Amino acid sequence: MSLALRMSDENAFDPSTVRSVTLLVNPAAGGFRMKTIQALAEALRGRGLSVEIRMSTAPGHLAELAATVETDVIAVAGGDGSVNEVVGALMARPAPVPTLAVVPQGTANVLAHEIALPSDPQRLAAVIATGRRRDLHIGLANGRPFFLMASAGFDAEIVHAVETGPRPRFKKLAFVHNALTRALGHGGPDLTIEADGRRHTARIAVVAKAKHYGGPFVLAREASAVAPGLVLVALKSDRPWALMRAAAALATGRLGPSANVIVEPVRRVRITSETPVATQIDGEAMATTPLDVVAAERTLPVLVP
Ligand SMILES: Nc1ncnc2c1ncn2[C@@H]1O[C@H](COP(=O)(O)OP(=O)(O)OP(=O)(O)O)[C@@H](O)[C@H]1O
Repeated sequence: MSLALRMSDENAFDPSTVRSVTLLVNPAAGGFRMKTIQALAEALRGRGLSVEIRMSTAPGHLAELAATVETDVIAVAGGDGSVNEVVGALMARPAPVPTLAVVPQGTANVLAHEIALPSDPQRLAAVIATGRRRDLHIGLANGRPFFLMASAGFDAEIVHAVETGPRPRFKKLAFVHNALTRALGHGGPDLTIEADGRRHTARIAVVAKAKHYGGPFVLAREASAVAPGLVLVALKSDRPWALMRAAAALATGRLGPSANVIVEPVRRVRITSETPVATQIDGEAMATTPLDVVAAERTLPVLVP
C-alpha cells in the first residue's frame, strides 16, 4: 500500500506513533481498581511507551486535565460519565487532539460494550499500543457532546434520582429500585418530538448515537458509536405493562418498531413538553426539556481492538 493511500485512510493507524499515554483515572467510578491501572501502566511501559497516571479529585477534574494534557493517547479509566467529561474537553480543543482510549472501570461501561473492549490489562495494553483507530462520532444535546445517547422521560428521571439522592453503595441496584418505583408512579407531561419535520407524541424519547444501552443491551441496531447517524427510539406509553414489554425486548435484543415503539433514523430532533421533563446524556443528568439533538460535524479518534 502506498504511503499516500495509507495517510488518506482515516482508519489507518501507525502504532509506532503512540509513544506516550496519559491515564486519566476516576477513583470514584463504580469498578475502580488501582491494581488494574498499575498492571496496565506496567504492560504499556513494557511495550516501550511512556506512561503518566493522573487521578481526578472531583467531578470536572478529568475535563480540566484532558483540556491541556499533551500526549499521544488519553486513556480514561472510569465509566461512561468519565469518558463523557473527557470527550467534552477534547471537542473543545483544536484538532489534532490526543487519541482516546477507554479503560473500562465504571458501573455500566456501555462504550466498552459498543467497541468490544477487553478488561484484562495485558489485552488492553495491546489495544492502546497497536489497536485500530476509528472515528468516534459525537452527538450534541443542547450543545453538549455525547457518544451514547441523549434522552428525555422515564430513564432520565431515574438518572436524576440516582445522581441527586444520597450516593448509593450499589449503583446498579439503585437504578433498578428507582426504575421499579417510578414505573408504578407514571406521571408527568407527554413529550412532543419533532424528528426531521415529523411529529410524534411519546412518553420516553431516546436519541441513540450508539447501538448499546444500559450495558450490553442493544437499543438501536442501526446505530453505532463509530459510524455517523442518530436513531430515535421513543415509547408512546410508559404504563408498567408497556415498560415491561419494552424492557424484555431490550434485554433479549429484540427491541424494534411496534405499536408502542418508534424507531427511526434522524438528523435533527427537538423534544419539548408542557412542563419540564428530566433529560440525560451518556447516563449523566442534564437539565430539563426542551432538548435539541444533532450530530456534531467533528469526530474524535478512538482506539478499538
Ligand atoms: N475524583 C472524583 N470524585 C468524585 N466524582 C468524580 C471524580 N472524578 C470524576 N467524577 C465524576 O464521577 C461521575 C461518575 O463517573 P462514571 O460515570 O465514570 O462512573 P460510574 O457512574 O460508576 O459508571 P457508569 O457511567 O459506566 O455507570 C462522573 O460524573 C464524573 O464527573
